[in-house]
Amino acid sequence: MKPDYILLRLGELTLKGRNRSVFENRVLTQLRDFLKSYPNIQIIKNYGRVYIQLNGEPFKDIAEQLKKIFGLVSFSPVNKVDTELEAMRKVSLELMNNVSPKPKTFKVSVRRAYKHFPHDSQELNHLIGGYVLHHTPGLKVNVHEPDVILKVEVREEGTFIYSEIIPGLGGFPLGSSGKSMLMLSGGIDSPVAGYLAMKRGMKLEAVHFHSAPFTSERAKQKVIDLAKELTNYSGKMKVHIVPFTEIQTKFNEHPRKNLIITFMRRAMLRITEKLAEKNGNLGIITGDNLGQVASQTLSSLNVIGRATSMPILRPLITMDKNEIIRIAEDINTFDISILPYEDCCTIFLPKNPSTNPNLGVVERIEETMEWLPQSIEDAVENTETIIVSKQEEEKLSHLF
Ligand SMILES: Nc1ncnc2c1ncn2[C@@H]1O[C@H](COP(=O)(O)OP(=O)(O)OP(=O)(O)O)[C@@H](O)[C@H]1O
Repeated sequence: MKPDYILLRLGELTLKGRNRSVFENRVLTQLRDFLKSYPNIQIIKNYGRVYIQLNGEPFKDIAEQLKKIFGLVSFSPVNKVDTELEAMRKVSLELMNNVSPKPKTFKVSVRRAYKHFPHDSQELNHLIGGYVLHHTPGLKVNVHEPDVILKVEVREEGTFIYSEIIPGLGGFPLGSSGKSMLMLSGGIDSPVAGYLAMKRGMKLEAVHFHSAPFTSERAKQKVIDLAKELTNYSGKMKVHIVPFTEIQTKFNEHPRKNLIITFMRRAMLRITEKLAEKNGNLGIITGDNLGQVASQTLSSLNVIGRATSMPILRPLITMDKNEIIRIAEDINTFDISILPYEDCCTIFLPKNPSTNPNLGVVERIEETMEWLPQSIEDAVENTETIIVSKQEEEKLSHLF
């Protein structure tokens, strides 16, 4: 049975007043952007509710798009019938017959906005419920915990009937929490960190450190592909590809091999901070997860984090690996992340990276690296910026 409308539930329970309308408008802007290839749809706000009128556009395809919009808690396909008892009964029965898996219990919940309709809500609950029961062997009414609630909204211009509730992503609409720079490696974690930050309303740009010829073009392409998957939720995204070979090679010459990862991560943060500031980003997001590897002990995170005064957000910091993998699978990044192309840090990984670096020692050694400030400037200057989206990919000048 083809629905005529989709009822949208926009959300965060805590929002009130003006905040709520700002929130709703942002979700609707995102919605219009995602659904622009369906020219016949109309978005309607009515009786405090938001509907998409489908006008013949395909429900299934549009539902797939709706599942990628942050701020949308759930939605329901809705059928509209004339405000007339027999029509309501017929469509109610048809909808109940289509519910899968077959429910054992149900209840009808009528809301009568059109007060001149000859039956009140209570009567209608019985008139419609009784009809459905009579024509559906085995089905029972349970008013307290039904398998399905059949909602009937009676209005003068037509009656809306629905039963299915499809979960959306929830969260905050994209852009409502500002913009941050996601440090995107080719691994499993950082795309998930980016997704979770987006879910909390953050717009993202991504930065990736690339060490050609030690790392291959395919490693770079892998990161671009990961960013493209994230654009399923965001539209276009800028990806900054930073040439990191020179800096890494010089760090690699240093005798304190166990501190190389610490030096590298601090240099990455300094470069990221500069790119973030240039592009109006207010924070840095990483896929760090406490205690997994040497650079992610609290002691390492402390020494590495001191390289920038910008807030570093680590959405995965306390999560279990299997939780992270589950999200990576849901957002389609897992299969890309496990492709075997080497990342720059893996290649330069020392045998015994320090798990407990000393900030004073690290800072003193960095001061002796006279080449470092200029190399950081050069890396920023030579960064290549591309805009990715699932559809298009344009090269931009490195001055972005
Ligand atoms: N080459 C890189 N380019 C950009 N960011 C990077 C790069 N390497 C590491 N990072 C950032 O540092 C974080 C920690 O990296 P690390 O390799 O220690 O951890 P990880 O658990 O393997 O993370 P991931 O799965 O994201 O690679 C990454 O999640 C990412 O945010």
